[in-house]
Amino acid sequence: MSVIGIAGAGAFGTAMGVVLAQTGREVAIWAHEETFAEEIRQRNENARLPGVKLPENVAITSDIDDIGRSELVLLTTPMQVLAGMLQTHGGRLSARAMVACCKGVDLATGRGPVAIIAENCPATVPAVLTGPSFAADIARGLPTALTLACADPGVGAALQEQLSTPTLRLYRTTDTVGAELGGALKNVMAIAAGIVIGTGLGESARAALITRGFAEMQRFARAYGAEPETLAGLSGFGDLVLTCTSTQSRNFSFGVALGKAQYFDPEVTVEGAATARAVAAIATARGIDMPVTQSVAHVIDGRRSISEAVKILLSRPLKEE
Ligand SMILES: NC(=O)C1=CN([C@@H]2O[C@H](COP(=O)(O)OP(=O)(O)OC[C@H]3O[C@@H](n4cnc5c(N)ncnc54)[C@H](O)[C@@H]3O)[C@@H](O)[C@H]2O)C=CC1
Ligand SMILES: O=C(CO)COP(=O)(O)O
Repeated sequence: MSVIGIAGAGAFGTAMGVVLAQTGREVAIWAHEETFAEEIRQRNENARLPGVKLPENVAITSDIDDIGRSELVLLTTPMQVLAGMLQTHGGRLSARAMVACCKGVDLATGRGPVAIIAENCPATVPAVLTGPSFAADIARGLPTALTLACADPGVGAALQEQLSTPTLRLYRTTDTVGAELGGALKNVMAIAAGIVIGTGLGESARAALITRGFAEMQRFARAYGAEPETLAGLSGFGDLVLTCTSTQSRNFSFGVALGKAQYFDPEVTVEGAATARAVAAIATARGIDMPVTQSVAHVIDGRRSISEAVKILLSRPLKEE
């Protein structure tokens, strides 16, 4: 069995490496900087996932060729660097399947990970792994359920088998559009939910925000041909609930900091920020009603204060649910 390749040495890539290695498989995690790879090797731990020691069968490399012949590669970089990474290194990866674990919409092109994989690595089968799962929970072996989406049902079933473990339970779908949009959009709603809590608007307001945010997610996904069941599943509703209610979430925490007008470390990965901008621009261009997303984009870009955004949301015309 070939080595499972993981491209992107952050918290999620490391957590997936650890849990897959625990089933006895060989794993190689690629970091884009040798200094970072060396630091992980020295400490046998990734600073992005503190407290988790790496098993012996997890190799850390900064040489892309070390995962070049892997039949299966997980893409675990942040969304906004995925296209650049595959443009640079995609030609050296001969994987039969590539599984995108990043959540978001590419700001430069408005595309999701499946389209980016298809453009840069046309010989591979693209898939998506997404759903409610904090890297720390996966790495600690806590029970986690995710959606594995692949348009090719045969490859999807094989990936489901390969990537499921005793603690990581994968459900399968062929709806890659719904899976990737659910994961992308829930991060925008998590920022909004954080703002609601940070500004002290209360738990009832958060529940209203999550519900109306979910309606908005469904509307956007439907415009792209996604199946409603996918949005109602782990990759949409499931991840929305987790991310909008947990202080472990970076998107939620970023929103809380915005709401409290507090400093937030710019080094922390907050996928919902760029995705809010990307989705807001698409929604405007296509005439899709996305008031929460538009508000988040406006607030992040400093074009509207939080109080202005809230006032506008609350003064929208009354309508049927
Ligand atoms: N951390 C989590 O709990 C989960 C994360 N994800 C998704 O996984 C993706 C990655 O997130 P994390 O691992 O948490 O991020 P992270 O912030 O822990 O790590 C990001 C890593 O990306 C690497 N990187 C940065 N620029 C790069 C480039 N140009 N080329 C290659 N690698 C580069 C850095 O070395 C860094 O270690 C995100 O889209 C996130 O939404 C999905 C589920 C859970
Ligand atoms: O995607 C996640 C949980 O499913 C992680 O959320 P954050 O990126 O907000 O930490």
